[in-house]
Amino acid sequence: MNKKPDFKQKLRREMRNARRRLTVPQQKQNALGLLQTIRRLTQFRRSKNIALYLANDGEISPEQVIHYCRQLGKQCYLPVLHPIKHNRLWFVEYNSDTQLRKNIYKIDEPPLIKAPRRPAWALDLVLLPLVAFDEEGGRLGMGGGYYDRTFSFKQGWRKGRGTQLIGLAHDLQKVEQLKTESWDIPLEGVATESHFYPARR
Ligand SMILES: Nc1nc2c(c(=O)[nH]1)N(C=O)[C@@H](CNc1ccc(C(=O)N[C@@H](CCC(=O)O)C(=O)O)cc1)CN2
Ligand SMILES: Nc1ncnc2c1ncn2[C@@H]1O[C@H](COP(=O)(O)OP(=O)(O)OP(=O)(O)O)[C@@H](O)[C@H]1O
Repeated sequence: MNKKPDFKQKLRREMRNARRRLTVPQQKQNALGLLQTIRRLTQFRRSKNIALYLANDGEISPEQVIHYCRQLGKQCYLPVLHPIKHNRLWFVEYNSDTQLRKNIYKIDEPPLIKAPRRPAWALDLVLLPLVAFDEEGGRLGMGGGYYDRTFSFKQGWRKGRGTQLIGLAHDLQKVEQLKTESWDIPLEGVATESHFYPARR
């Protein structure tokens, strides 16, 4: 096995360190800025069923967006690691009374038992975490391929069709250009605390 970290691993480590170094006030400010970016998007306004995530490891927090969704009567979902299917996600309803517990990565998730789920293709919008992104809509994730596998059905679909996928990140996670892999799922764009970068496809 090749133990030398490749370019992707090195970039992952650097970016994860950089976002973890953000202070609590910076994180709060970015989460508020993110809400301002998101609320303007047509894809957000017309969506009823929206998947988000709970911030981990310095990720930009969609918490403000979740509160806003609840005010507007939009239904939120969280990703849950599929108990059997390798590296796939399930999406479970997330309401103010949802109990959470930690998954194998120590990320909070709702329990699967009796929880109302929604198939990935029936979500209107997915706001997904990422480690690094470029202005073309390229995304580098944590490396598990969870989102890539779960949304592989979108390969080859025209922009704007079906479940809309938008990456969320701090501006500091933007890089010059990422190499796209054949399995990478196409994003509509990336939203940060200050910008929306529509994918140029
Ligand atoms: N907040 C959040 N939730 C999410 C994701 C995410 O990136 N962020 N995921 C997006 O896919 C899925 C979980 N995927 C993850 C993949 C790897 C690691 C991780 O920390 N890996 C460790 C190695 C852990 C091990 O193998 O024991 C590491 O790289 O340090 C975390 C989550 C679903 N939920
Ligand atoms: N649709 C797919 N079918 C089978 N394997 C896949 C698929 N998508 C990705 N993979 C595999 O998953 C692994 C991780 O992929 P990659 O490093 O691109 O993940 P990532 O996009 O960083 O992570 P994530 O999607 O979890 O945020 C790769 O080894 C890749 O071969």
